[in-house]
Amino acid sequence: MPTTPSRPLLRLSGVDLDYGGVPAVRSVDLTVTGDTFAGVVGPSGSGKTTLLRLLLGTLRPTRGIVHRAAGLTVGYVPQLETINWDFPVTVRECVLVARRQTRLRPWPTRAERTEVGEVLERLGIGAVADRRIRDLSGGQQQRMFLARALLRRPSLLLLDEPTSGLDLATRHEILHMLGELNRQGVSIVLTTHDLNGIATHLPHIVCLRQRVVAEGAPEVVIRPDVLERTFGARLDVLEHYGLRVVVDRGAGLEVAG
Ligand SMILES: Nc1ncnc2c1ncn2[C@@H]1O[C@H](COP(=O)(O)OP(=O)(O)OP(=O)(O)O)[C@@H](O)[C@H]1O
Repeated sequence: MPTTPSRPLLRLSGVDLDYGGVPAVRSVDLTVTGDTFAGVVGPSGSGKTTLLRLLLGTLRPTRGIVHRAAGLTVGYVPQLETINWDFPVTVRECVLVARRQTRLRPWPTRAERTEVGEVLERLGIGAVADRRIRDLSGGQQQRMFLARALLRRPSLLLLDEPTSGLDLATRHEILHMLGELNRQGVSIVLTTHDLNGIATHLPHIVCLRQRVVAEGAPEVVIRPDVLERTFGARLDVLEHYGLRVVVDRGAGLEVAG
């Protein structure tokens, strides 16, 4: 779908979500536009995955409204921990299945194979295309799911903790790749526990603790008072070459001086 950057793709208005009567998210107002590149942060159980699934449309709000732009295509990259890696399938097969979800013919066409090959190359995993998915590194697994999501040509990409369990260099590569996709016109919302490695590098952060505690640029929300209301813990914030750095003194991370 062609998008203009500021065009609203999704809007949540007064959204509550309960699981069996137990509240998971409350009174959420949130707008995703064509140029959004946002990270949702918050403690475990604060409703981040639930919020993504409301945006994806696999959960319907208990109360409130989700407005969705007509023809919106959403790609979803799940948390790697939720995948059954024992499934004996290669990277190419796994990505082809995603490409073919809406097709009638049981076999892939040459064009589909070419397209899958191209997207695997583009994401730097062409060389492991015929490897079993369980034999990939965490970074390669993440790219494979990104490839599956991109084949739907989404205008919005949702990623659940795309960098968890990855080393520093791979985290940066994934973040860089997502930044590039965003510049190409894909709107992105991700969840993360990594405040310093990911969240502070994004243009927009949503702090969630059942409710949206605050949202905005890192300089607006990465502040001790907002972080305390979000995480329920005292966190310090330092300025380092123009970037905000969150310091958890409770975890024994002391800063010299
Ligand atoms: N299918 C479900 N049935 C019942 N309760 C659920 C279900 N999924 C999530 N919950 C509960 O809803 C709350 C929010 O869960 P959610 O997974 O959205 O949090 P999260 O912020 O993504 O957590 P984490 O950072 O640990 O992944 C939690 O209390 C969780 O136990």
